[in-house]
Amino acid sequence: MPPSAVHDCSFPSTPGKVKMERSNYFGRVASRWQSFGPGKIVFWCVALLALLVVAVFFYATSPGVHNSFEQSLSLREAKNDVVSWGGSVWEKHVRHSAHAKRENGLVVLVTGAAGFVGTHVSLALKKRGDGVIGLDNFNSYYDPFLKRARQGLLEKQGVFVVEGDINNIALLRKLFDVITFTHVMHLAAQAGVRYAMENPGSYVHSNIAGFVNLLEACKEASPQPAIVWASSSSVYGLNSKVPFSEIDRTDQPASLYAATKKAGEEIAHTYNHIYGLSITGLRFFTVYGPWGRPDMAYFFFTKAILQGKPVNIYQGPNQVDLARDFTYIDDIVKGCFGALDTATPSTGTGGKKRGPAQLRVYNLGNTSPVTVPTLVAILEKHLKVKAKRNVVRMPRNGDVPFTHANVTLARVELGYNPTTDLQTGLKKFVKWYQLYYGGGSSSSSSSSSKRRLRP
Ligand SMILES: O=C(O)[C@H]1O[C@H](OP(=O)(O)OP(=O)(O)OC[C@H]2O[C@@H](n3ccc(=O)[nH]c3=O)[C@H](O)[C@@H]2O)[C@H](O)[C@@H](O)[C@H]1O
Repeated sequence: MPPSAVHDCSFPSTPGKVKMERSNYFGRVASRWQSFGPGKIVFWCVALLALLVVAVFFYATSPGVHNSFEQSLSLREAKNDVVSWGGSVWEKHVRHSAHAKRENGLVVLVTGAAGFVGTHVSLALKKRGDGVIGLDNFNSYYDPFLKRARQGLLEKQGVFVVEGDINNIALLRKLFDVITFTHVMHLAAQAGVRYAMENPGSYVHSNIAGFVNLLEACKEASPQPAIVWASSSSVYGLNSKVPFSEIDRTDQPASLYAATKKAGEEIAHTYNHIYGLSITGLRFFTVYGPWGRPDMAYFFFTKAILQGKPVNIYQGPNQVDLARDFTYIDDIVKGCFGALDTATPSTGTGGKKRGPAQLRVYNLGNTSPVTVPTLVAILEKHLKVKAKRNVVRMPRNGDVPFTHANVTLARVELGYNPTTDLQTGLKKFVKWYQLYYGGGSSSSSSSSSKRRLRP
């Protein structure tokens, strides 16, 4: 640095005082501060503070900056939920909905209540006189209008659906604080086998992190609730022994979805073992029916057939047709009731296990697999429209060639007895679909104005 740079802009000297040497920059800054009035000082303080707040926010919500993935999620969830829960009116709704009308009725928190299975289970519990509180994050994995319509149906029957995510521990604690739940029916999940290749993080978020968060809240509750939750037939993965029974191997998942459901079963073991939580996992086999999920084949095949568009029918190696043990929603609801009603209480208190607790897993299937071409043929018959078939080789997308449930265990221990075959079940689905979407060839656009709310 040239000497002039040090001396040029020093403060004007004060006679009799030692002259301070300053750099150009500091000199300029200091002289400006001297010329500032108090208003400007306040302005710059506020601006600095705002900058600091913005910096802290970006730091806290950026998973790349630090390893607290959960922290960033809970911040996001808290932001989403902050306006939708809490307060005395909200608590009143919660208490009212959770009130059991029959003697010794259950008091159940149903997660994923605005989902397909969640809606049906919640309605059936309410109808029986049990207390029900729904919880749902209303995400946009598929048509949120359909979820809102299900919510409308639930609220008409007195089931209040809290809007929030199972990853939000503050919300869960609040719910457990306000209500003493006897059971949790955990149906919130990131569903869909093929979507796992597009958005793997969403499966980890809901099916693993969310499940752990929920179990943490259940473990802390006093008394702890018994938990019944949705596992999946997909855990059998590449298992080739048929029909699939609970003792068969489940260590070859074919999709990340399956892997997260299998992880859920292992996590359930841990919480049962350490904290005495009573936990029952139900392996659902391709559940279908009215108010179903638009991401499932039977649902979007219906839409395509009505619109005159081709349906892709996947075929396995050696031109073998794929097959699924399609299970009608009413049978699944009965299976859920069997599990809830036979669940014994959790044994822990204050987060500590006081004795061994129940840990169970059951298949809930139909026991009669049907091929995908037959599924299409049944839809054609009910819709009275010929499908345009496009037979393609099964992509490597996590699908398995077939599923087939052995339900002996559920039959014996839960009284489970599936009675609806695919013909009958799809007839009911098609009837609902045409009523809901209006039945025309332009039906089922995601924001269809033809949407109706009757079941
Ligand atoms: O039991 C489960 O645990 C899972 O069931 C369901 O998965 P799946 O059994 O795969 O149902 P679904 O997608 O309706 O495909 C049905 C058939 O159509 C075939 N399929 C699919 C799409 C297509 O374009 N063409 C086709 O042939 C396809 O190859 C398959 O053979 C749930 O979505 C899942 O969340 C989980 O709950």
